[in-house]
Amino acid sequence: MSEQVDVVVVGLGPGGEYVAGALAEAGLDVVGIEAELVGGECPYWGCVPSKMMIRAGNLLAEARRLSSLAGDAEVTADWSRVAGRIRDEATDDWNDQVAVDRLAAKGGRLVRGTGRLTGPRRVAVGQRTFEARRGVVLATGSRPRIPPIPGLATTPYWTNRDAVATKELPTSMLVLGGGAIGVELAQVFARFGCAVTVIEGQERLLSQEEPEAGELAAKVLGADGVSVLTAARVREVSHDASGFTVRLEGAGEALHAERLLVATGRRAELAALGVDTMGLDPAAAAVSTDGQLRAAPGLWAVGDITGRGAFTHVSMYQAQIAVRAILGQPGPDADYRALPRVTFTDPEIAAVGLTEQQARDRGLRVRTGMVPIASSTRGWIHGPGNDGFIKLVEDADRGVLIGATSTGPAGGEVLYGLNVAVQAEVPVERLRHMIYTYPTFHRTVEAALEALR
Ligand SMILES: Cc1cc2nc3c(=O)[nH]c(=O)nc-3n(C[C@H](O)[C@H](O)[C@H](O)COP(=O)(O)OP(=O)(O)OC[C@H]3O[C@@H](n4cnc5c(N)ncnc54)[C@H](O)[C@@H]3O)c2cc1C
Ligand SMILES: NC(=O)c1ccc[n+]([C@@H]2O[C@H](COP(=O)([O-])OP(=O)(O)OC[C@H]3O[C@@H](n4cnc5c(N)ncnc54)[C@H](O)[C@@H]3O)[C@@H](O)[C@H]2O)c1
Repeated sequence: MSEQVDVVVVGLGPGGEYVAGALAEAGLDVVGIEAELVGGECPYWGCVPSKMMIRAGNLLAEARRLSSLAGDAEVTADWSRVAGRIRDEATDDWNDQVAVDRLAAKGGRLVRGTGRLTGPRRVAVGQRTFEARRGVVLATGSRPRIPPIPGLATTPYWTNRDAVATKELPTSMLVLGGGAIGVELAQVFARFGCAVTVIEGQERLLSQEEPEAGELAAKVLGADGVSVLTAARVREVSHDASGFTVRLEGAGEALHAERLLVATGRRAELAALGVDTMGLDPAAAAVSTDGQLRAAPGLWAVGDITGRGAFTHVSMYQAQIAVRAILGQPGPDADYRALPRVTFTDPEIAAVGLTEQQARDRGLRVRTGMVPIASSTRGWIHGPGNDGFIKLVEDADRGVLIGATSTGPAGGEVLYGLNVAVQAEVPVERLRHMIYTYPTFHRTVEAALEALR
């Protein structure tokens, strides 16, 4: 016998939890199925604890910058404060009762277990089957992508989960992958005294961003004592009592460290989700949806599983659209032109919209302007730690910004104005003739607009 409900949400990360809670508050009978912790990757092993680690690492770095500006301080790093805060404040020691209660208070029902589609509007979990009158929402997120490197699979390598949960700071760590996770965690561990080497397969760190962003990341990681290897191909990984050994293609010595963190991207796992029962490809990298997040009749998908950017803000944005669609309320389609992202290194490396190369690849006539933060009054006043730049990408034919990179001490915050400009297609001529507060970091935007060529 199947149980009749209005909506089943499979996976209660940021996207799924929002959908389940909002639909329950709207009066629908909603069942949310969660295999691990309500809240998903972001609060327990992702954004929140990693940003707590970063906050701590940044404090150490700021204290070490004191001497030329303000006096002397003796700084002794203590990882136990970070580990303690992650346990006590971020994750309740990986207990999701607060989130479970939050969903219940909105009227949602939680079923623990692994959900699987068994046909249109039908989901099985354990011995139970639910039939959802309005439909099913897939919000199962993503898992680390582990590359098929000989030897790797049988070693006790770390993923983000181990790095976030560790109580002990390793003395040395190899980081495979120089994307967002790799560079953020490399900098934190290095600032606490761990000897870190980042091994990146592409020519630059943060290879999906502007080349200047990757070069900046390498420069600031280097200043923190991190060794950065780019265009590196790993041939083999092994592990013994002394730690990990990584052998690279070509000449050179093997790399050795106590820990190996694998941060080589994430992927949705569709095969076990039963998407084939809905006519979708179980081998695909993501579930494709229409602008209202509909993947098939009676089936919606939100979050990392859609492959539109593995960010909490994307999953929440999509969740709002899916909720409207399921409630039959009109609203605009998802629009990813101004997709913002921030890598929370120090300096923060933030971007919105297209990179210069992406714009050129689309055949657009492009103008760019780039100005270092240090050349602004505020950057100069800031002194140590003022690395960064603003780079703008203009569609010269339309006279609007279609992409921007904002790096610097508050790069992620400065991005907001550029995010609005790209989203709202504010004419560059208008941006040139507005007042920028003195002396802010964001005044560098005005100089970058002047530099557009
Ligand atoms: C280290 C790290 C740092 C990050 N930092 C940031 C950041 O600063 N900013 C940002 O925007 N993003 C960040 N992210 C990305 C962010 O965490 C994800 O984009 C976000 O969590 C995705 O949300 P989601 O709703 O797609 O699902 P997820 O958070 O992935 O949750 C999916 C849930 O579904 C459950 N599930 C899976 N399969 C099933 C099933 N079959 N049945 C039942 N339940 C199932 C899982 O247990 C999980 O709880 C970070 C990620 C990592 C790893
Ligand atoms: N601040 C944030 O918003 C934030 C922080 C962390 C993670 N995230 C999200 O989580 C996702 C996953 O993070 P990630 O850093 O694992 O992925 P990523 O896709 O950002 O970066 C992975 C990196 O690993 C490299 N790589 C892949 N295979 C390799 C190999 N065999 N050898 C060497 N290098 C290899 C890639 O070239 C790439 O640079 C990100 O895409 C992002 O969406 C966001």
